[in-house]
Amino acid sequence: MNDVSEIFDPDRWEAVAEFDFDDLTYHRARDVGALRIAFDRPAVRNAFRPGTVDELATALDHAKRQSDVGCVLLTGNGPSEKDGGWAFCSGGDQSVRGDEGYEYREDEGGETEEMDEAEAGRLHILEVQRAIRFMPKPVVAVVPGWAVGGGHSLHVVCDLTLASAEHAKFLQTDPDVASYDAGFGSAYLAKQIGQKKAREVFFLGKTYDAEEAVDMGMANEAVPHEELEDVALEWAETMCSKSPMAMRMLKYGFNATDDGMVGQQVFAGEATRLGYMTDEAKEGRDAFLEGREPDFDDDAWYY
Ligand SMILES: CC(C)(COP(=O)(O)OP(=O)(O)OC[C@H]1O[C@@H](n2cnc3c(N)ncnc32)[C@H](O)[C@@H]1OP(=O)(O)O)[C@@H](O)C(=O)NCCC(=O)NCCSC(=O)CCC(=O)c1ccccc1C(=O)O
Repeated sequence: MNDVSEIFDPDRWEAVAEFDFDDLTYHRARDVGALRIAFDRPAVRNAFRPGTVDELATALDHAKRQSDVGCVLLTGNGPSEKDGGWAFCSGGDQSVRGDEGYEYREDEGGETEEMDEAEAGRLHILEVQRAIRFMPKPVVAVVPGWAVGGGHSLHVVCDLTLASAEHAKFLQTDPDVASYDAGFGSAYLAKQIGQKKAREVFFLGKTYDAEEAVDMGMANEAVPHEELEDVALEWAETMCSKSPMAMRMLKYGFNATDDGMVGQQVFAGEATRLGYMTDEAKEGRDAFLEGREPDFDDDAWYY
């Protein structure tokens, strides 16, 4: 096995050199405008601890800023050397959960005297959810195994989900460990699969395989495990071939209906960006700077 993941093809990717993460790997495709961010804690089914979440936020912010990148793949490396198990992500690492949230350990810049008390117990995976939600390009959850708890919520918030036919398993354990993602993880899931089914996911805590997840409408496709990353890259290539403006406007348009005023703000911000590129907007700016009345006579009232 290569040192990243058994189904990772090292010929198609190169590491993003600026970062040396502990809990993630981060690669850029050699011939597609795609980035691959992967949880890299297979021994604990890719559970996230506070440092993992910080790294994920850093990688996603970097991904957002790459203007030649049109797609982000979020996945989990594997299998576990302990028992061969595969995971996308099993949610918050319960072994570092304190009374107020997930705690940094000493070896990941953990709680020290200098640390702000308010930073000690973290639930900041929700910031990562928002980074995915507002990412101006599609994010694909590439699920090679378990997607559980907060890991399940991450796949829900991604734009598309591609699942390993053999190993992907979808499970919500939040209420078993007295946690509750009452935002995208549940309410947005209900938009995807319907209220009754979403309540079943949380209230009964059944495990669903890839085919069931596709049938329910929370995953897009199940493909053979060995082909998972190749298909993910094919999807990325397809999406990268499309108009960046159209993809961005579509993503924010899909979001807007569920995101209230923030959804409107994000969509309107993109509309303003496009508006600023028109002659009409330039005339408004130039007139102000030149201390004259704007002349919009040549600008049509489009209908
Ligand atoms: C994932 C399982 C179903 C896999 O089962 P199985 O294949 O039988 O493997 P195991 O033998 O159980 O596990 C192997 C190994 O991994 C360890 N492990 C697995 N998951 C975790 C975990 N989440 N934390 C810590 N360690 C984990 C396990 O202990 C084993 O270790 P050994 O040393 O080898 O024994 C199953 O493992 C399972 O059910 N895992 C727990 C899933 C879970 O409950 N996750 C937490 C849900 S709550 C959550 O994710 C936070 C929610 C959240 O994100 C959130 C919500 C709302 C507001 C804010 C937040 C936030 O920011 O956190």
